[in-house]
This record gives sequence, C-alpha cells and structure tokens, in this order.
Amino acid sequence: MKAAVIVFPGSNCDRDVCVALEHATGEKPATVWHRDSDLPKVDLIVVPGGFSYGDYLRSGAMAAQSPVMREVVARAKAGVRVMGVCNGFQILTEARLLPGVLMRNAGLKFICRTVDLRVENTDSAFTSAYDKDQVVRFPVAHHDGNYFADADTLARVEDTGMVAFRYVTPDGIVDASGNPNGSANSIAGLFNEKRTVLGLMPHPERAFEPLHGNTDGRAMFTGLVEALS
Ligand SMILES: NC(=O)CC[C@H](N)C(=O)O
Repeated sequence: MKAAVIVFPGSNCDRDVCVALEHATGEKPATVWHRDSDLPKVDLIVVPGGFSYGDYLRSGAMAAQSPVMREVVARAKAGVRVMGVCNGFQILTEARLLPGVLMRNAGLKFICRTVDLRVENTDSAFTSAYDKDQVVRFPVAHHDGNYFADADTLARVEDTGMVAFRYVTPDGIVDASGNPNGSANSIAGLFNEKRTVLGLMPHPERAFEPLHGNTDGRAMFTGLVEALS
C-alpha cells in the first residue's frame, strides 16, 4: 500500500501518522506540502490532525481551499481512499467530501483524553480489521469536534451505513455520558456513501504502539494495508 500524508501550515499529527504508516507498510509515506498540486500515485491519502492556519475563520475552512485539496477531491472522486483525522475530518467536511460540520464542543472547552468508541460498520478498508460493535479506545484532542448535520442528512447517514464510529460508554452504550463533545447521534467517525473516505475526530495514530499505552488504533492501519496491497 502506497500512502501520502498532506501537510498544511499548522498540521501537528503528520509525523505521528507517518510513523504509524511506516510501521504498517514498511515504507515511508510521501509527504505533500499543501501548496503542491501534484500528488504521487497512491492508494491512501491522509489528511492529518492539527491546527491548519491556526484554526482561523473555522477549523479546516482555509486548508480546504489549499491547492492540493483540488487533487485530493479529484482522487477521492476516483475512488482513492482518503482518511481525515481530527483537523483532517474538519477539512474533509469543509471540502464537502463528507456531509455535515464540526462545531465548537458543547462544553466550550478543549478536550484532551481517551474516549470509548463503538465500531459501527466494518464494511470498509478502514474498519475491516475490527469487529462490528467492538469497543475501542482512542485519544481525542480538539475544541471543534461537535458533529452536526441537519435531520435529513442524519437520517441518510444512519440509513446508508455511513456512521463508522460512535462515542459510547465503556460498556458500549450510546448516551450523553459517553459523548464528550455533544456530537449529533454521538457520531465520532463518518464515511462517504461508498465508504472510501473516512473522517474521524479521535486519533488512531496515537493508539498505535505499546508506548502509547494502547494499541487499539493499530487495526485501522493493518486493515488498510490488508485491503489495499
Ligand atoms: N488534534 C487536532 O487535530 C485538533 C483539531 C482542531 N483544530 C480542533 O481543536 O478542533
């Protein structure tokens, strides 16, 4: 599996995801600066977490207008897998590759902790190495993670299997106590219709090796390698 990681001014999880990808594939991913318009031919494009453009205007709004994003959108439309983590999820919604928006957390505070998630759909290259309804723990670190979409969009994402991960209690229950940021329907991660694009607020690359204290994110990368090699 060949991968590329896009780097914006203010990205801060690009190196972490490069390390995870290198471990999983045995090869360093390409890193592509946001001003570049040529992307190498790859099987996976990662839009990493961070604070692109200092989160000015709205998180992800300016990065979505970067020259490289035109090519990312074109590749996504051609079926190349695209994964946006945290700020990357915000950028993918701003680029309209995923429906809805990420608003300020309901509690108006930056949240930095590990959360429980339930895997909702394993029929994708991103989630095939998990079990359906498996509860996993990934770290979150954001102030704009409150997923919102109008009622019609929410009905569509629910009815068509676009929800990838939901915030839950440690027992796997969806309720307000398991939802750290007020996200609609406790949505933590979302696919596009074809499940070739994934955006998620929690960070699988920060739960990749024993030194992280948790390896629940590893299956995302090993599953991608299995599906795309
Ligand atoms: N870790 C991140 O990617 C931070 C995301 C985003 N800039 C926020 O705080 O909402």
